[in-house]
Amino acid sequence: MAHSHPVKLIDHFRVSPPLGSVPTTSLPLTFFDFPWLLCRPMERLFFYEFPYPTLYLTNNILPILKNSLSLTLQHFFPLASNLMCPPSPHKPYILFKDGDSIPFTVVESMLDFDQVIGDHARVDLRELQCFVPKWPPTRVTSDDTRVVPLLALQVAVFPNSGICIGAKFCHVVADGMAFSHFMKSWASIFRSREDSACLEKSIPPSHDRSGIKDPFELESIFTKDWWNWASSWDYDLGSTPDDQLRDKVGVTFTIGQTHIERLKDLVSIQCMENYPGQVHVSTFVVACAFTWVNLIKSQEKEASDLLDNDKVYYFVFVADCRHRPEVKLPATYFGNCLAICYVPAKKIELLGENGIIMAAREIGKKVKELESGVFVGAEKWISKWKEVSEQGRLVTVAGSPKLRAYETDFGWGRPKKTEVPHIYASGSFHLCECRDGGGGVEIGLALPQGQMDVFSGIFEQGKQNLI
Ligand SMILES: CC(C)(COP(=O)(O)OP(=O)(O)OC[C@H]1O[C@@H](n2cnc3c(N)ncnc32)[C@H](O)[C@@H]1OP(=O)(O)O)[C@@H](O)C(=O)NCCC(=O)NCCSC(=O)CC(=O)O
Repeated sequence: MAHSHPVKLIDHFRVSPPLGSVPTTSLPLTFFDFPWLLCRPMERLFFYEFPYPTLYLTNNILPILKNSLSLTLQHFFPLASNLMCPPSPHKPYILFKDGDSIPFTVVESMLDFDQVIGDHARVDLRELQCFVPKWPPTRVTSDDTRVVPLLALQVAVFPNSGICIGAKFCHVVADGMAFSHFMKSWASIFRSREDSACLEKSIPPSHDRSGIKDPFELESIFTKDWWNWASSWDYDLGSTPDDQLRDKVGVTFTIGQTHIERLKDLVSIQCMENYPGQVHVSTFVVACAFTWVNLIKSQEKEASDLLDNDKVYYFVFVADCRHRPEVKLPATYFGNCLAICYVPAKKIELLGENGIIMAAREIGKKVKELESGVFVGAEKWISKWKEVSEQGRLVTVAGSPKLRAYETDFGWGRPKKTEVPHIYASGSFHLCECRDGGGGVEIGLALPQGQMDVFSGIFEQGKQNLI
């Protein structure tokens, strides 16, 4: 539904940890953080049922949201910090100073809540952007240091129907696990006004970076990669460029548990018959293989494609390494702790009769390989990205069912919908657990209308063929 003024500004303020509660702290970036420096900010939206008028939000809810956020930021202070990027040869780092704060905006939405949270083809993706917080500009200090903010928040109320909590944050400060820990802690401190047990259940994050060992000198390799790229890096990360959203439609697809189990069976049986060795077959593996192959199939066939058939395409996913033996960080470690995994495959194989089986086997193989070392090939985490993203033959996945986005509960029940709008501007798709908690997954992605029609047809047909 198009609307000339989809949201109305109600309030805008800044929230900091309680003054004096966090000393000035400088956090060095680790080699796990470096690959994410160049990434545009992540965007996450959580929509909840909220059958109250706007005044109820501003008078009763907002003061508690603000207060609980301040208390949460005391523990998660890197989010209220800035990324400091001094000129070469100095390395970027994160700096918190007393009084540092994040921008918080409150708006009222004129749009229909049920329309906004629907899974259907969303024709105007720019509409979703009005629930994403505005990104503050980068400052430049007198010694030419770029000061980049790391988090912005926005609350949108749909009078008498819903509420949306929107977050935009830089990946360099937190990966999916860390950010999800922050959101759930905020939700739980917010809820503790009614139920003090919630506060006890929230576990503080760990900021100790001394446990991160760098036997392969990845920091020095990534620092060089960073300086190669930094000259062209746009410090003003700003909003998603409109032209990357125009003419695209966004849809949320689901693969229910029955289909997932069928896919797993198919992959396991075929692999057992044709390939020796143990194959890792999980929900993640089959959902990614199914989506990747259908995306490749939906791409327009042009004459040049025939030449393309032997070209290598990549599927890229990340793996949380906190629990891996050579890393061993607490599950509560706040920062980045991800291995970047590249899965190559020839287009002709992906388009073949057993394309999904082959894709699943290759993705599963990569997951399995992590058991024998997460740092194999790590020196290329950044340079390989540059290479394959320039070729444009890659599909990436954002999010993970393991983040349990639908368990972010502010006391209004499970979210009615979660969205990750930043992926709509890119070629990736988003993966999370199904809202109903039944073992299926939700897949969010955006494509040009023509390609979406083809993709949607293949995807649904592919599911039917499984039964
Ligand atoms: C590497 C992974 C993606 C692989 O996922 P998997 O689910 O396959 O992996 P897993 O090792 O946990 O395996 C559990 C699944 O494997 C199946 N399985 C099969 N064989 C097995 C075996 N021999 N031993 C144990 N499990 C086995 C299980 O039945 C289960 O399936 P089943 O699941 O079917 O029961 C994951 O381990 C991971 O790290 N996920 C987190 C990624 C992350 O943090 N992403 C966010 C990125 S940040 C980001 O993107 C930004 C943002 O979002 O904001």
